[in-house]
Amino acid sequence: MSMIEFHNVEKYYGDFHALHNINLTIEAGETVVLIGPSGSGKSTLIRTVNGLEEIRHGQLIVNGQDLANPKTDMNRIRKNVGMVFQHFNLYANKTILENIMLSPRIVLHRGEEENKKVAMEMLDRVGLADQAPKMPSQLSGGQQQRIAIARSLAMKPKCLLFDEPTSALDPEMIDDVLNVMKTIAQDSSMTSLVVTHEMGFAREVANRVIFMADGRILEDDSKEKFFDGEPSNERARQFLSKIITH
Ligand SMILES: Nc1ncnc2c1ncn2[C@@H]1O[C@H](COP(=O)(O)OP(=O)(O)OP(=O)(O)O)[C@@H](O)[C@H]1O
Repeated sequence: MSMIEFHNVEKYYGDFHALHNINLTIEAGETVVLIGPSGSGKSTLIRTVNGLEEIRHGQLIVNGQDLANPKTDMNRIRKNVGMVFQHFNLYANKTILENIMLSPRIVLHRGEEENKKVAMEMLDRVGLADQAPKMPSQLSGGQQQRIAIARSLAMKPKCLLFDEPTSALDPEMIDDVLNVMKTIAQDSSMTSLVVTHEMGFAREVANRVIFMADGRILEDDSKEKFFDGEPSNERARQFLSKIITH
């Protein structure tokens, strides 16, 4: 079964047509990177996958459930589909450990002992187990983003959505976050859909690269074809030549 299937999906913000006839299938375990110019609809597309944005037409099936069906349990979708945002949104008045334990306790009713064990495992996975007792303000932006990733992982999702997770970070912090994301991409049990301008990341770990412009998917290639061959679409070629030379 595919993890995510878009069939002829259309999305509007009022009268504004934000996504045009999106057809896209992402298999379980794949890492797919979404790129394109500002305003092309990348965030909108990934936000539809966990129901943060509603679609108007078409069918969107995530983990076997149809999001356009009003009977679909969105909480069940969100348990399986985590999201990491540009801004980390940690609770400032709770410790790092508490930040990670909160959702599994409330949403999954995970017992305290198990919850703490999983939280510490995930902190270890992002290289920050020693920071568990600290408050978010005591950590750098890059560390806070790794905590936000650990928090998503603690829910044990099947799929993770990343919406420009490094674009609010100082340059020297970006690599640590990308390295954590690479380990997730290499985990064959996790499906990742990543909006990023980090082409090194895409080149190294993406299974596929999707190029969007004006709310449309114009190119959907293996990373080999996208970076080493040539995208078929002229706008994708132009975009690629700009980001590679800058
Ligand atoms: N809540 C909203 N209401 C109205 N229009 C919106 C809303 N959110 C996004 N848009 C519009 O939809 C289009 C796509 O926006 P989106 O944020 O998905 O693009 P993006 O490719 O992620 O851009 P960026 O790289 O700048 O984040 C843009 O024209 C944007 O102005």
